[in-house]
Amino acid sequence: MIVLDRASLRYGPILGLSPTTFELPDGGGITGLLGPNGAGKSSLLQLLSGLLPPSGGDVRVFGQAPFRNPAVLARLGLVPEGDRLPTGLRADRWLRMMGELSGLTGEALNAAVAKALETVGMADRAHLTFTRMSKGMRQRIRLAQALMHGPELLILDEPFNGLDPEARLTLMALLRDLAEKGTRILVSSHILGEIAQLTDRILLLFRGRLLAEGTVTEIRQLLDRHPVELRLTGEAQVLARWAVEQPELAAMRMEEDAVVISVRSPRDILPRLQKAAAEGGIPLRALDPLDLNLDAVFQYLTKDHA
Ligand SMILES: Nc1ncnc2c1ncn2[C@@H]1O[C@H](COP(=O)(O)OP(=O)(O)OP(=O)(O)O)[C@@H](O)[C@H]1O
Repeated sequence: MIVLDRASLRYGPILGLSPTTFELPDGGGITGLLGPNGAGKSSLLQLLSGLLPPSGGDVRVFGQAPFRNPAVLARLGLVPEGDRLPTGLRADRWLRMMGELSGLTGEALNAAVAKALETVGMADRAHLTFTRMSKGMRQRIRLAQALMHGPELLILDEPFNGLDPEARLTLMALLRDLAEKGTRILVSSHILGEIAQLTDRILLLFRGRLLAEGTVTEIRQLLDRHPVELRLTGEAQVLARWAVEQPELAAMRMEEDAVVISVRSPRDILPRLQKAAAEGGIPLRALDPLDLNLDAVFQYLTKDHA
């Protein structure tokens, strides 16, 4: 379905993606694209979704070059990074506008909007304006937009950024469901724990280079040896009491309305943390991995793989 042959991307003198070669087969399933900020994830996803042409090498999606190619674009859906939406607009009206832009009209448009809203579980709230929606709801509407034309390939750039734990779990369940029904999904993240909850297949990018391709097991083992820092924002005292009971805790420091914990085995503690927060067991408002630390882990990985 996707073939990259020494594909690279330059922004003037800056190399966004070094010559990269890999293949993703046809059929459903989720592949995670993992790497810290600036690793080249967005660059790779922009090449695949036809937003930019490669500076060198070859990119093929469904057997064709995707750049400005309607035949390819009709078969893929993109949820770009960020949360940019026309704030005062109703979600259903925005979806209709987007559908019209992609050539849908009349009954086909009505049906596509209704089906996409139902898929993301937002049919009863689509009359709300974006201002009145939570970030998680907006993200689901953005996903609905990407799904409206029934894409075989769905590309999401850092879709979990800034979502609360419950919204994160909802979005993950949606993606798993779509993949099981046959959609091929490529999702980027800078958090291994997120990717590991979704799939076992990852592409690991660092400083514009594809470092590894395969299962998460090897990467997990390396990460487990290196503590990862997480900032838990909410009622700091209560969060700290929860954190000290966790066997993975390596260090902790308090901030005004947050606690920063350093944990080993993030793959073990993250699902427990998300579940506790989703069930109201802990007063968690936000969960942020601290990139500085992740960057150190990636540097460690690059040394190992050099
Ligand atoms: N439009 C641009 N102009 C110049 N340099 C860019 C541009 N976009 C990305 N870069 C550079 O290319 C490199 C790869 O960036 P890219 O956005 O692909 O990484 P990323 O892994 O998606 O990170 P992030 O999550 O921070 O977006 C970085 O050095 C970045 O500064």
